[in-house]
Amino acid sequence: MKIGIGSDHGGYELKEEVKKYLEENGIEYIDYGTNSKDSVDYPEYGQKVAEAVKGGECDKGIVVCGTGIGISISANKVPGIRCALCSDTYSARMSIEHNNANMLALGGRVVGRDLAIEIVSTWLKAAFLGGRHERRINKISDIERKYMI
Ligand SMILES: O=C(CO)[C@H](O)[C@H](O)COP(=O)(O)O
Repeated sequence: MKIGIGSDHGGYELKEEVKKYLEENGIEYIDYGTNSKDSVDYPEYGQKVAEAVKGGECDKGIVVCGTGIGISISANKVPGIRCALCSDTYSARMSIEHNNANMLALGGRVVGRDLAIEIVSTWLKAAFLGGRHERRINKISDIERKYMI
């Protein structure tokens, strides 16, 4: 399992904490930046990680900006990406069990380090339940196809 990880400046510190957690747990990752707290634009990092997941370079993605909102919206513009913005462990688990999310977004200015790590850990351990949820995910793909040029 390889995780793509990225953030803007607002998520940089939390991204570094998530990287430490992944390292401590022997989980491989690729860091797509940013590499400092200098101001950058979150769509670039949401797109980079989403394209790495979409292209198969990474199995899943974790992105962080100040709120997690802008970077999740950006990632979700890439067809096939289901990026879930989570601030609690229940949503993190459900985003996999029901929505088969392939990316997780966190708000670096919203959740503290310990909660964020619990969210990441819960999200990585969860498994998609399939069944009726598969049908609904297929309907999300149908929406994407309708608007493809
Ligand atoms: O949360 C975000 C997007 O949803 C960004 O991290 C935030 O907008 C950056 O703000 P600023 O440039 O004021 O640091």
